[in-house]
This record gives sequence, C-alpha cells and structure tokens, in this order.
Amino acid sequence: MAAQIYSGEKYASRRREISANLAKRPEFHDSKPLPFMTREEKILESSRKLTLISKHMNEIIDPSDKRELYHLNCEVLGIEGNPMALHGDMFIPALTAQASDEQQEKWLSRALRREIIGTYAQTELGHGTNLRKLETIATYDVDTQEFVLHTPQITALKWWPGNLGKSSNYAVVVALMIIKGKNYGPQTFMVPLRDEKTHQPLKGITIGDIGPKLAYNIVDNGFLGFDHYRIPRTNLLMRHTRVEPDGTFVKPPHAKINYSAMVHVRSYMITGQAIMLAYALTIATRYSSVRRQGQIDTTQPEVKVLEYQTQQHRLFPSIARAYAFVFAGAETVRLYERVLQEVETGNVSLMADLHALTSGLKSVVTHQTAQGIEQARMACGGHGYSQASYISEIFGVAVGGCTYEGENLVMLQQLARYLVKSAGLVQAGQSSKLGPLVAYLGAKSDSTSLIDRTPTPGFAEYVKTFQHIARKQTLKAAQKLFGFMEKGDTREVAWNKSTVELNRASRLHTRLYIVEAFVRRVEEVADPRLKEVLTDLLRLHVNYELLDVAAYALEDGFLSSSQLDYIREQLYFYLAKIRPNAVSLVDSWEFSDRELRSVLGRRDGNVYENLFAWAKASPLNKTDVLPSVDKYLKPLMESARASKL
Ligand SMILES: CC(C)(COP(=O)(O)OP(=O)(O)OC[C@H]1O[C@@H](n2cnc3c(N)ncnc32)[C@H](O)[C@@H]1OP(=O)(O)O)[C@@H](O)C(=O)NCCC(=O)NCCSC(=O)CCCCCCCCCCCCCCC(=O)O
Ligand SMILES: Cc1cc2nc3c(=O)[nH]c(=O)nc-3n(C[C@H](O)[C@H](O)[C@H](O)COP(=O)(O)OP(=O)(O)OC[C@H]3O[C@@H](n4cnc5c(N)ncnc54)[C@H](O)[C@@H]3O)c2cc1C
Repeated sequence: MAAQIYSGEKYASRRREISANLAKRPEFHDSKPLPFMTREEKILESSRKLTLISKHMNEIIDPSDKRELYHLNCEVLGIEGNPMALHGDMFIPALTAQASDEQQEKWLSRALRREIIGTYAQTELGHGTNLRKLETIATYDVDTQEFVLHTPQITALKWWPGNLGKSSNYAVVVALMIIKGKNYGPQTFMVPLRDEKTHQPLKGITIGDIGPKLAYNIVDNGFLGFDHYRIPRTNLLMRHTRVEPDGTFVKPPHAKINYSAMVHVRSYMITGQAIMLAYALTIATRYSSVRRQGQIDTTQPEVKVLEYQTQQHRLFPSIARAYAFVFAGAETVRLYERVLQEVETGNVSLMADLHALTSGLKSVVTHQTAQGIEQARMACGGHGYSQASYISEIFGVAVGGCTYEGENLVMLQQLARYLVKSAGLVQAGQSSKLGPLVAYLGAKSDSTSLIDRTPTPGFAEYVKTFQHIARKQTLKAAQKLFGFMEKGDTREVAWNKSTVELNRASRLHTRLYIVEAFVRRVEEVADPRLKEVLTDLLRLHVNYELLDVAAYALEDGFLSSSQLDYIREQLYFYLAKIRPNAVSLVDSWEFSDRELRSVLGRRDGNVYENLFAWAKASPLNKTDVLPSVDKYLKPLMESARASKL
C-alpha cells in the first residue's frame, strides 16, 4: 500500500531506508520535544539539524531527488519549518524557472550548494492577493543601468515572506517595474539583502522578523523595506522577460510566466497537505484503537472508541480523502513538471489549465485537510487538546495553506474564470473546443442518476452524478453572471454579485476531479488484495462526498430521496467494512515516531505510559514550587488568610 501512496515501490522503499538510516543517528533527532522549547530554542535546534543535513546529505539520500530530500526534511526538521524552508520551496524554483542560463550559472548553482540562502519576497503589508497593486517599485535608471528598489510608504513593506526576517541573505523580490514612467507590472528581481560575510543588512535595507504566528514558528517570516536601493539591470530575472540596456522591454511568451514559483508550490502542496492530514489521522486512528471508553453491549467490557460508528464517521472519510489527495497531488506534480518543460520550448498552452487546476485543488484540499485534522483532534478527546498529541501544531501548519499561495476564496475565483470561459463555449455550441479537464461540461446529462437503479460494479454512475452536479452549477453560475451583464452591470460588478455561486462551481468541479483521480488510481492497481481495500475506501469516499453535496442533485430530481437513502446505507456499510483495515490504512503511510512527533500516536500504543512520562518531562515539573508561586500566589493566599483573621 505504501507503494500506492508514494507512487511506486522505489520511493516507498527509499523512504524506509532513509528512516532506518536516521534511526541509527541520534544527532539527527530532536534533542527534546519541540512543544517544550521556546521559539528561539526551536530555531537554534532546527539550524543545528539543518547544518547536519547539509553536511551528511549525500550519505543518506540522493540529493538530486526532491522526494528523498522532502522525506529527510520531514523526519529530521519536521513540519514547523526550518531556516531554509523557502530556499527550497520557492527561491530555487523561482531561479530555476525564471533566471536565464547565465543567471542560473551565477546564482542557482550557489543556491543549490547552499552558499547563499534565499527566499521569495512578494507579499506586502498592504497587498498580498492583488499583485497588480503591489507598491514596492523598481525604477529603471538608464544612465547607470540599474534598478532602484524603493518602499514608498509603510504599506509597501514586504511582509510575510518565510525566512526573510533573519535567515536569508538573498531574495527573489517581486516589485512593480517602472521604465521611463511606464508601469510594466510585477516583475521578479534577484536582490542581495545581507553582507555575505557578516550577515548584517546591506545599506538601504530594513529587515526583521514579523513575530510569532498561529504555528510554523521555526520560520522567520519577515518584513523588508528598501530605501532607494540599487541593483544592476541584470538582476531582473531574464529567462522569459528582458530589459535591454536602453530600457526596451521584451515581453515574455505568457503574461503570467512570472507567477511560476507560486504555481510550483500550489502543485506540490497538495501532496504536503495530504501528508499532514495523514499524520493527524494516524495519530487519531491509532489512539482510537487503544482508548477504551463505554460499552456497546452492556454485558461486555468497554470497547475501543474506534468501534463507535460516530468515531468511524469522524475519521474514515478523512482517511479516504488523504488517499484521494495524495493521488491527485501526484497528478498535479506530473502536470507541473510537464508544463515547466514545455515552457522551456516556448509552448505555454497548458499554463492556463495548470493554473486553473492547482487554484481549485489548493483551495479545496487545504480546506478539507484543516477540517479533517480538527476532527482528528476532537476524536482524541481531552488528550487531543494536549500538545502531546501534536495535532494542534499539525493543524496550525496545515491551515496556513488556506491563506498562503493565494487566499482560498480568491483562488477559487481563478478557477471560476476558466469555468466561465468553458461555459461560454458550451453556450456558443463550441463544446468541441473544451479541454480534457472540462470536456464533461459539454456532454448531455441523463435526466436521472442510475445509482441504485442499475447494477454498477464500477464507479461510472457516481462519476456521472458528480459531473451532473458540477456541470449544472457551472452553467447556472455562468448564466447568473451573464444575466447581470445583460442587464447592464459591468463584468466586474456582475462578477462580484455572482462569486458565491461561481466559487461553488469551482469547488464542485474540483471535488469531481479528486473523485476521478481516485478512480483512475484504483483502476490501475494490479494486486487484487490492495485493489479490494482501495475500492472499499473509494466506495466510502464517493458515498460520503455525494451525500455532502446531495442538495444540488436533489433540487432538480437527478437523485431521489430513496437513492439518497441507498447512498447513506452504502456509507454506513463501508464504514463498518473498513473498520478492520483502519489501522493498517494509516500505518501504510509508514510514518516513523520521529516524523510524527506525537506521544499519543506512537506505534507502540503505550499511550498512558508515554503520556505520563511526557508530562513528567515538562519543564514546569522540574521543581515542586514555581517561582511564580513564591512571588505571587503564596503572598496572595497569605494576605487573604491574614485579612480573614
Ligand atoms: C492570480 C491572481 C489572484 C490575480 O492575478 P492578476 O490580477 O495578475 O490576474 P487576473 O485575475 O487579472 O487574471 C488575468 C489572467 O491571468 C491568468 N493567470 C493568473 N495567474 C496565472 C498563472 N499563475 N498561470 C497562468 N495564468 C494565470 C488568469 O487566469 C487570467 O486568465 P483569463 O484572463 O484568461 O481568465 C494573483 O494576483 C495571485 O496569484 N494572487 C495570489 C498571491 C499569492 O499566491 N501569493 C503567494 C505569495 S508566496 C507564499 O505565500 C509562500 C508560502 C510558502 C509556504 C511554503 C509551504 C510549502 C509547502 C510545500 C509542500 C511540498 C510538498 C512536497 C511533497 C513531496 O515532494 O513529496
Ligand atoms: C504561513 C504563511 C506563509 C507565507 N509565506 C509567504 C512567502 O514566503 N512569501 C510571500 O510573498 N508571501 C507569503 N505569505 C503571504 C500570503 O501569500 C498572503 O497572505 C496570501 O496570498 C493572502 O493575501 P492577503 O494576506 O493579502 O489576504 P487578503 O487579500 O487581504 O485577504 C483578506 C480577505 O479578503 C478577501 N479578498 C481579497 N481579495 C478578494 C477578491 N478579489 N475577491 C474576493 N475576496 C477577496 C479574501 O478572500 C480574504 O477573505 C505567507 C502567508 C502565510 C500565512
């Protein structure tokens, strides 16, 4: 099953080898539990381990293999980030996709060797979503052939970029490019921030950390201001865009090619989110198979809480989602790598499809992942609330994905633009022009679903029902938009009046895609035992997801209430059928205890002994009487007692 999750036996067994290697190297392990450390201690500890990784990487992984590096980072550094998180996640991808060969020779090679540390500085105090209104300006000075970076007001300060505050000495900075008074929109520049020897900020640079956050606190998200700070013309990243010495602007082959680092993260983060969801579910499912509370049959002993249907309903649909997301994530990464290669040859035709797909997936997956992690926390009762479970940290890190790389409700609208265009083609009788991701929009729907009406061994009837729902909502939302425009609203006003419905269409389209990705993967599985288990999980998934959106199919009679009853019964049937495999389904992700960092979710299942040992290790328990008690509480109680006398 691990080979299914990790897209092949090769990587699944490499993960095992890497974990086994690390198990024998205590210097790579956390020196104490992360929840007991201050932010400063965590950053120091993470830097220590990062240095070890850099020194010994070649002994443990193939450094050219991104997935091996990712696994090494998960095991050793964990999810709370590290001082070079953005270096790998965005700085290198930005240089790879946007720097010219010459620039790559100069900077990318140094970045890969970790001679320099970089980040991606785009968001500002005043603007994150609306990139066209960024306020940092890069004005071209023809005389000196330099760009002058400047922060004209407080809202123009870069704000949020990961590892900008303290760790990075370079950044790919996004700024509005002004040449001879003309604004050429957001462009990307390679900018030195700190002296390479002393790490002191360079003259003209104001820089620092923005303070603690909900989670992800090992990362020093930072602020950055420029005071007429000069960089050479050749620091504009020039793989696709160019500015000649005389200030002539050479347009890229696609207007949004500079957004590639964002598309990179959106493509990869689907897998990252699936893994975080699977972390929380591993913890909660293992714990639920140890925790005994209450009886189902009063003549019998107390049961494991995993026997309760409500507990199964709380956890198993999310287990199915984690599998669905990891399968969909593998597809987005493949598409991203393909688009990257095609762009190299000047073919930008798939950029819009990739952007639409990743915008939708990013939004739906992060939202459902956060929901699933929070349910996993609640499934652990009181102990879920303790940081010993580590689920609150997993939630905090994962939920950041709803905001970063484009706020979810904004990114759903990006997909909606694509869907509306497609709906326009359908309306104009040009369905043959629809791309493969939206071809279903042009197909004719049956009048009713055949679920429970015809013997259906496969998933075709379910897929058709999801298609019907997504198609109906897309065409309806587009019609609403066109209707407002026909009545005289500008497109922008009409768009704003239709966005709730448009975003619903985007979600339904994306949920259809996730179901289809799951079906595609299950159909490929050759081993009959694995196929059976995955088919059960997929059955659970389609019934659960369909119930969740059933209103759309009920309102036009595509599904009847008796079909809905059938879907419900199927859901309950598969909850029970999956129960014996539940622990194996989470164990198949093969997370080591080191990687999970959860006292509650350890493989040995010794929950109570482990919790007690953890509590005893709490720094507060080093002394029996805390200084705060001596200083305040004792005098308080003493004076209360004295006043009573
Ligand atoms: C897209 C915007 C919202 C709007 O941009 P514009 O205003 O410029 O565009 P328009 O809305 O007018 O649209 C015009 C047109 O362009 C199309 N478009 C837009 N973007 C793209 C694109 N990227 N590609 C192609 N086309 C694009 C759009 O569709 C329109 O087309 P039509 O006219 O034809 O309809 C934009 O402003 C925007 O993107 N805003 C969001 C800003 C944002 O995302 N900021 C991100 C900042 S960086 C950040 O947040 C970093 C966080 C990093 C955290 C690190 C975590 C990493 C986790 C990694 C996990 C790895 C796991 C690996 C696992 C493994 O390996 O196994
Ligand atoms: C953990 C974390 C890490 C980050 N790392 C980086 C980084 O490394 N580099 C970097 O540059 N940035 C980074 N960011 C910033 C991040 O990319 C932005 O915060 C994000 O893109 C959202 O933009 P915003 O903050 O401007 O939100 P806003 O756009 O202000 O959103 C506020 C609300 O307004 C709504 N809204 C905004 N515009 C519209 C619209 N057009 N239509 C409808 N509703 C709208 C949103 O839906 C939301 O409800 C990070 C953020 C976080 C939380």
